[in-house]
Amino acid sequence: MGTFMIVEASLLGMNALRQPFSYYTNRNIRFNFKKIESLRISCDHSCFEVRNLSYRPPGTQLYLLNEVSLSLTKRSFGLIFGRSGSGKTTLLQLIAGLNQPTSGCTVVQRYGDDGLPNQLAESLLPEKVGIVFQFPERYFLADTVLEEVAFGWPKQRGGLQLKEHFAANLRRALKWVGLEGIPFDKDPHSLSGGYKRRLALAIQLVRVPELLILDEPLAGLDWKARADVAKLLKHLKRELTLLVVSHDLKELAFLVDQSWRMEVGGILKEEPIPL
Ligand SMILES: Nc1ncnc2c1ncn2[C@@H]1O[C@H](COP(=O)(O)OP(=O)(O)OP(=O)(O)O)[C@@H](O)[C@H]1O
Repeated sequence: MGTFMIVEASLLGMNALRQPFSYYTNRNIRFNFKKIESLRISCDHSCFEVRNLSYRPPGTQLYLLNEVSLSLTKRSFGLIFGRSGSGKTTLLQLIAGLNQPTSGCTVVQRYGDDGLPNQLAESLLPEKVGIVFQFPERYFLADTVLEEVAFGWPKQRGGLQLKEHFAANLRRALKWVGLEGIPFDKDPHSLSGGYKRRLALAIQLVRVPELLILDEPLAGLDWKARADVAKLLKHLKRELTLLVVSHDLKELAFLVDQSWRMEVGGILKEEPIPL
């Protein structure tokens, strides 16, 4: 109840509608879904499927991704590893809808118990995907934890119902990342490295994404914070599907259900983690 009241007061009191970069990109850039062929990330009997994704930056002749496909079961943890510059981040951005593929697509496909598709695939909408960039704390803009988490929520539109919905999601997101005890008026920049990462996760979790994408979630953290964040990801895996790019293979190995190597030239191959 206390959380809800603080959120309410804050939302009603905010004049400016300040949004993070990811909010605008998520809203304004949409996949151009075309023919569906073979990448899938599953949920119960539903699957997220990305199929034969290729990407050539506009105005260039170079393909950064070549016919990339992968499949990940719901509430599991997928890890993509590979050399720097091979195209991992480019792939994550396409799946999150922050860029448009040159060809291929990402969809949700439902399957029956017999393993066969039981209806037509649906486009995976960008609003169903959360993405936490590398070093997300560098993009914190607000003066308080609450304002940082509230970025991206339509404060000028919607009535009490929307605000109640937001407050409930906020409570759940903060609980999921272990930040429920933190003062909402705390400056996000004053948090420890590990807690900043937790906050970055909470910002995405408020929207309750079906798929959460993380780019190098342990990068730049000390050993304790790395262990804490890895443990947190294990907890989150019970709630949603995680697709992670990382070089920290040993520290994340205990979480990984499926893994892929991205080879130079943007070619993705399913492969066990090389430990
Ligand atoms: N718009 C663009 N135009 C041309 N080349 C680009 C563009 N965007 C990215 N690249 C290049 O594409 C390649 C893949 O970049 P990307 O960031 O996806 O690699 P990565 O595997 O995530 O690397 P790292 O592990 O270092 O983060 C790089 O060589 C990068 O310089």
